Amino acid sequence: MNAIVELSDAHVVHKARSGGLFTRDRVYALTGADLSVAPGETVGVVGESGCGKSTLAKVLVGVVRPTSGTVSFQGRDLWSMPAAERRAAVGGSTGMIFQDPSTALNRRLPVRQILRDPLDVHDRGTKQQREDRVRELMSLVGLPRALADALPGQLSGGQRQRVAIARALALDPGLVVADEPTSALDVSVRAQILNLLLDLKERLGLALVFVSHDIQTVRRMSDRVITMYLGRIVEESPAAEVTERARHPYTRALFSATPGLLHPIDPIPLTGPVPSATRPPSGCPFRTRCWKADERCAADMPDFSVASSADHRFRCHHPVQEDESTRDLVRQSHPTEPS
Ligand SMILES: Nc1ncnc2c1ncn2[C@@H]1O[C@H](COP(=O)(O)OP(=O)(O)OP(=O)(O)O)[C@@H](O)[C@H]1O
Repeated sequence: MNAIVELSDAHVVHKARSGGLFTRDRVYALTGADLSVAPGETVGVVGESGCGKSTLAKVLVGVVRPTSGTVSFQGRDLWSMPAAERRAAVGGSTGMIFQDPSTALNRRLPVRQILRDPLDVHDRGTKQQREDRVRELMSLVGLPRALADALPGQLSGGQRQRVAIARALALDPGLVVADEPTSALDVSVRAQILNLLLDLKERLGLALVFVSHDIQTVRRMSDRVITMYLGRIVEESPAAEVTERARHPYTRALFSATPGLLHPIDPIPLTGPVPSATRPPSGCPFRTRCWKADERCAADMPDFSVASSADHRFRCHHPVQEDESTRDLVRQSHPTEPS
């Protein structure tokens, strides 16, 4: 099936800042990302803070232009389109939901206008059709009509995130990218927002890219899980395989700490700090924290290898074996002291 969006060797390099001023350093926010999102699938993105999840999300929806590499929308190179065409392509195919709806919504506009804005900007339908669409969007996300004239400040956090979701859906996109959509919300409403996203995905046949620190939720919601480490995609796995059959040591370590495992185990420790994105280690960026690393890992970054299922790939010189349990890995990574 044709991908909605496809990244090929996408890199994002920022100028580093210190005390508000640019320095000579560069931040390698995204390095060599290849990723394709098919209609209707849910792709979860996990990794520690600063590993490039938001950057990947913004590149996918055309908010950040990659420093090099390509972003293709339905087979067409996004950044070689004329600006107006690019805006139309992005607006018509993708929607983005950000972490904090309080800052993502214009505080001075009522809900009705926030939802009309994308329709106005993209000149969709007649005035009446736009009004109908606003009503339809509100009902789609479970917002009572009485809130149409409310300002964001008069809504609860959950209602604001519903407005943000409705706005992302306004132009009927095939892909919605949600970057930590529940982390700014009270725990009590998180599940409602996640269920709403899943429900909309089913009803509208959306593809969903879901970025979260909450790896257990990512695993539950996704068809496929992408693991990122220091700007790189290091593994792409079917969600069903990610907890016990991930092949990259980093993915296994991340998921070993997941609460709610069927057979809880001691987590595989991730010792030491994440290296700086301005000076990533040579070779495999995870090697400085990996219990399996050797000289080869310092010398070069391996290409992707394919696991036993073709939709599972990983980049590692010393992958976890298919028959190795997470419990075995916990033993390897906590060598017992001789008594
Ligand atoms: N505009 C920018 N200028 C300079 N550096 C940036 C910029 N945007 C992101 N970065 C840096 O790029 C790296 C990746 O950032 P990104 O926000 O994509 O990570 P993340 O995994 O989403 O982090 P978090 O989980 O904390 O949101 C980080 O080192 C971050 O500091």
